[in-house]
Amino acid sequence: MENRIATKQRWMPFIKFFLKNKVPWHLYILSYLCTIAMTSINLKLPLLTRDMMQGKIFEPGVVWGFVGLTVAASIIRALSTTLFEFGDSKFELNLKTNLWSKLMRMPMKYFNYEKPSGLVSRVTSDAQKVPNALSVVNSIIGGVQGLVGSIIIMYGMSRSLSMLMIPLIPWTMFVIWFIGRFEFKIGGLVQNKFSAMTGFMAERLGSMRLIKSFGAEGKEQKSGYETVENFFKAELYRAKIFSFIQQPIAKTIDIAILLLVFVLGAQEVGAGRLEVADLIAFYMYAEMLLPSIFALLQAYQYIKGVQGSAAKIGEILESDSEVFKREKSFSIPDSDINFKNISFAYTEKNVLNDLTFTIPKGKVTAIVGPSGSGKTTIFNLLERFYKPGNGIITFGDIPIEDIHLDEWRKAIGYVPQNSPLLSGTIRENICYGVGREVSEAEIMRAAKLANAYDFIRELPGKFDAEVGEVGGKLSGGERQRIAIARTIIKDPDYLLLDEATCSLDARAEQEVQKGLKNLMKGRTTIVIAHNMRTILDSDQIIVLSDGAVNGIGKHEELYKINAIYRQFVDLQLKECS
Ligand SMILES: Nc1ncnc2c1ncn2[C@@H]1O[C@H](COP(=O)(O)OP(=O)(O)OP(=O)(O)O)[C@@H](O)[C@H]1O
Repeated sequence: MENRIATKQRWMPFIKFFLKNKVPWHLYILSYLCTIAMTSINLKLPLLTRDMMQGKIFEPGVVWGFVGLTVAASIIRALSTTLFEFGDSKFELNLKTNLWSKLMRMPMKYFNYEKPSGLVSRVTSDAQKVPNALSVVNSIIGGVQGLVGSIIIMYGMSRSLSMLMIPLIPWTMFVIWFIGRFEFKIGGLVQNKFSAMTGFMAERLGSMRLIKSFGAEGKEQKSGYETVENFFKAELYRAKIFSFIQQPIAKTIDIAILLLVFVLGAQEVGAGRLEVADLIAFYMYAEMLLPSIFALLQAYQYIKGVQGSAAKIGEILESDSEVFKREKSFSIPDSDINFKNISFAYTEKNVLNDLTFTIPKGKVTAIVGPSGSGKTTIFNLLERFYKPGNGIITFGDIPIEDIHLDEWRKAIGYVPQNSPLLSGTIRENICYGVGREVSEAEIMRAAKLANAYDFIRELPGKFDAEVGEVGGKLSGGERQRIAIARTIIKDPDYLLLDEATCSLDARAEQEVQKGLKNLMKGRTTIVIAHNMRTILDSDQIIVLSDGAVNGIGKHEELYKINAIYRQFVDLQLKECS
């Protein structure tokens, strides 16, 4: 998808991008006005120089005019820079906050195909580059005004000399177009290599445990070198193109101007059609042409370079967010949740096939089945991360799609098996997402019920101890108990539990189980069960196989009649005994 956008050069969407977003136009427009004033002054200075050379150097109007305009140009330049830098920062701030809000509201499926490193690059690097395109408009305004102004004045000074410069116009246009095209392609290539490098590094640095436990440091070191080298090669390629193709071609314009002015200008002076002072002023204007052309060229290159960034940001800002507001409020009494003929596919192949079952209110429903049978997918549908392809999930008689999404998710607590935490303190993690003041007593109570209080008390800093990135300073069992405490504070009516497998040691599992038991009291619970105690204590067991319901019932009857269930239980008893 990135490549598709990066190889297209589209002007209309690019312009619309700025019209749709909140741009601090007043700051940019003021800076453009400053640029116009500054360029007007710069166009006046060669004429004053000519006057001085013609002997008017002691005329106060000329001298003071020259000094005054030079000082004014410097002040206006400083003012213009301040204005557009302020504008860039404000626009960048708007873009970054809009992008972040949008990303927080994107549906779950969006994150299946977008890499976090790519999204980070949109918020950081792309959102920084795009506003600069508006300050670069200063160069376009100054460039065009300088170019047109110089040509008019030059024409007034020497029509014949100016006419000789006309053939340079198509050549200049060609150079601008040619370099712009190159820059767009090379800019895209460098950007892709840069994203590949940062994406690779971010992923590997987040998987150091895996890398070290497989002794793969050497292999990753080599792969890392490759990504850095690929980026370096792309940069080198850009530098070569700039030095050996872009600059020499652009330099031809400079050389042509010099030749025309001095060779042909000398003839004009010799023939008495031009004064030396005029020729010098003419040369000063001719010398202004090149910076103006280069300013235009660089502005064009820059803008071409950021078109891809704007398209990528625009795609995020314009894609559909999750729909939160629905008419039906969730402030209705607890009900059963019904799956009616639910089928679902993440991509093409169905992962769930025609599921029909009821999750009775106030009861515990265990879901068991082989790995990949679709247990977590049922949770994903219940949390409304995805919509079913076919069938309907209802809360009582109401389709869950009709219930306000925020309220629905607030009514559901999810404790995953590998509960990730966010960097911060234990207290911050326990209170995460509650959205109200939580008293110290409440936190303490939740920690105790989650069976987490004893280990928290032992930590230096206790509730203020830092958990590390994704909770890496705590054990799996400890993380899960913090997640349980967090869910106790959330106090949801419905619980989704992904029970730990027997990978936790017996003591840790026992501690987690105690916490879970307290959490489940009085709540409708759906548990992906691994622990035999949980399975035996549940009110109904749903056996899943290949995304279909293979059996529903209680342990005794299922064990007798359901082969998949029997196999699952036997294996569970053998592995975890
Ligand atoms: N985000 C996803 N995109 C594409 N396919 C997915 C995605 N998540 C899961 N799947 C596929 O859907 C199928 C069911 O996955 P699911 O996680 O629901 O199984 P599970 O029963 O919970 O497995 P486990 O017990 O191993 O956690 C699997 O074949 C899996 O590869």
